[in-house]
Parts: sequence; C-alpha cells; structure tokens
Amino acid sequence: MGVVEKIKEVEEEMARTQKNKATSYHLGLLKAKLARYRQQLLEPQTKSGPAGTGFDVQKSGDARVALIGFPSVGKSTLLSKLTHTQSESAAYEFTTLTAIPGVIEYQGANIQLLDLPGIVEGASQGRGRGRQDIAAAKTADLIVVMLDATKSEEQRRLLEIELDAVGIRLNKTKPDVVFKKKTTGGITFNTTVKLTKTDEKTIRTILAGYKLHNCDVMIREDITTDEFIDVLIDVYNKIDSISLEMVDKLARTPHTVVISCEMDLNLDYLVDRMWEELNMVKIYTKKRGAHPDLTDPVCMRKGATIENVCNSIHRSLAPNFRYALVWVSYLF
Ligand SMILES: Nc1nc2c(ncn2[C@@H]2O[C@H](COP(=O)(O)OP(=O)(O)OP(=O)(O)O)[C@@H](O)[C@H]2O)c(=O)[nH]1
Ligand SMILES: [K+]
Ligand SMILES: [Mg+2]
Repeated sequence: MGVVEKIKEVEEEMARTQKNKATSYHLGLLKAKLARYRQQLLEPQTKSGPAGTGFDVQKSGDARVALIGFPSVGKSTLLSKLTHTQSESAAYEFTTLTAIPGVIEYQGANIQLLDLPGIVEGASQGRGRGRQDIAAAKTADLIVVMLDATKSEEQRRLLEIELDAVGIRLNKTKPDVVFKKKTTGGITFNTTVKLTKTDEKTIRTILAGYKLHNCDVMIREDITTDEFIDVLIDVYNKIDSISLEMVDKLARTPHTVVISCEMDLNLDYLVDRMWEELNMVKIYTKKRGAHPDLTDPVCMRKGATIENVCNSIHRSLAPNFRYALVWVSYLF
C-alpha cells in the first residue's frame, strides 16, 4: 500500500471514530500516524528524477517566505516586483518550472522569497511538481498562499484540500501557542487555560509524530488539536480586474491581503504584513563603551535564543561564549 492510501485509511478511520473524551487519545495516535505519513510524502523520492532539479535552493537571509498557489495567479510577477530578481511571467500556465529565490530588503533584514511552480489538483498525491512545491513550502517560515481575485471562490477550497492533505492549513487564526525547540531536556508542557478540546497527551503524541522530543510548549488558548500547526497569509492578486465591492469583500476576510501586481496596489502593505507574521526581532551588537551599529542588525525570529544569535554570527562563537548583556527596547 502506498503512503497516499495509508493516509486515506487513517483519515477514514478518524472520520469513523466518534470524538469524545474516551477516544481522544486514540484519535491523537491516529493524528500522529497521519503526521508521519505526511512527512514521508514530503521526503524526496529518489526515482522521481535527477537530484537538484532546482528545488534545493539554499536558505539565505534572515527568514524564508514561500509563494504557493495555482498556475498563473501572479506569483512570478510578485517576485519580480518585490525583489531584484526577475522571474519569467506569462499568460500561460506552468511558466515557472523550478523554485526561484529572490530577496526582499526590509528594515535592514533580508527576507528570502521563493517563487514556486503552480500547484495542480492532486499535487498532494504527487501530481505535477506538487511534492517538491510543498516540500519547499514546508521549509519556509511563512507561506503566502496566492489566489486570483478574478477566479471563483472554488479555487480556495481546492487549494485548501491540497494543502490540508499535507498538513498545511489555510486561513486559520494563529493560535496563541509558544513553541521553542531545544536540543535536550525532553518536552515541557504548560498551559495558562483549561484545554477542553484537546489534551496534553494528544499534543505530546503529535509532537512525537513530528519527531520533536525536546521542546518547550506553552499554550495560552483553548485550542483544538488541528490548530496546533502553521502560519500563513492569503493573498488575492489581480484586484485591478474585479469590482470595488468584490475587493472590499475580500479585503475584509481575516488573514487576507488584496493586491495588484500589475497596478502596484498594496504591495508595501503586503511586505509589512509578511514582516509582522514572521515576528522578527532586530538585534544590534555593540562593543563595550561604544554605541551599537544601528545600520546592521542581526535579524531573528521572535523566541530565538542567545545561542541562535551566536550561531547566526559565526559558528565558532557559541562554544567560547561566556555571557551576554541584553538591552530590550519595545520602541520599534
Ligand atoms: N490583471 C492582472 N494581471 C496580472 C497581475 N499580476 C500578474 N498578472 C498576469 O497574470 C499572468 C500570470 O502571471 P505569472 O506571474 O506568470 O503567474 P504565476 O503564478 O507565476 O504562473 P506559473 O508560474 O505559470 O504558475 C501574466 O499574464 C501576468 O501578466 C495583476 O495584478 N493584474
Ligand atoms: K504563468
Ligand atoms: Mg511563475
């Protein structure tokens, strides 16, 4: 049985299983199993072609944002607008066949933007370049899901199905969960509210499914098991071609940004929103007795440790590290 069939089987069993206190542990196990299979689905297949087909783009900069969506929604046009890289765009589908990286310079940070080939229906089951697309998206700190404002709402549902099949959830509010990976120490689990829709055992099972054995988890909201994952923004492009009423309606949808690449509408706002969602902090290093160099920050995601900062400067720094003085300013 292939992985896709196994996933189907588990999903069916989950659908058959009534959700209640007595079954929640069993459902958690199934969920972890699903997570494992999904991960397998994302692992590169050796027989699917020569290595280095353009998807192994080296991570660079301070964070990575992946552009994902159906063909011809304007992903490449956006990359060419926001970065110095030109990615070919055209009116026909599948213009882009590999991952094209560009760099957005913002507030002293370099954000890598990845333009990806269009996703096809069935991508999650290995059709088209979907597998590589999704694998690349999974390496990103933020996924921008791009949609065509001139197309029907159906596209969103179809894309949702593809992304959901690999554990990427579309347009869900980011739950108030703080999650920190560690190298040792096991899992510490804390909640500030009573969990009524999931429980510690289930979440531990899910973490194990993702091979996360050492991390701190702090949950500050009564989440469901499903909400335990992902960060993304939905972007509707081509608003130059729809009615104002329609633009207004789309713009009011939560976690949604409306833009027009062609008419340069709202692109700055999109970058602001990416930055916000990425939760970046700027760290300025300084020498004793000297002012910090405010032109050249080290940019990290919120929650980064001093060790992460050291490693981002130079690999030799952390082993010889003794102490750090840290000043925090909330005035950005
Ligand atoms: N009206 C309008 N057309 C746009 C806009 N942005 C892009 N387009 C057009 O949409 C078509 C597809 O753009 P691409 O950037 O190639 O789209 P893509 O998503 O990269 O497509 P694939 O690489 O084939 O998946 C081109 O003809 C663009 O000129 C926009 O804001 N408004
Ligand atoms: K295209
Ligand atoms: Mg393209």
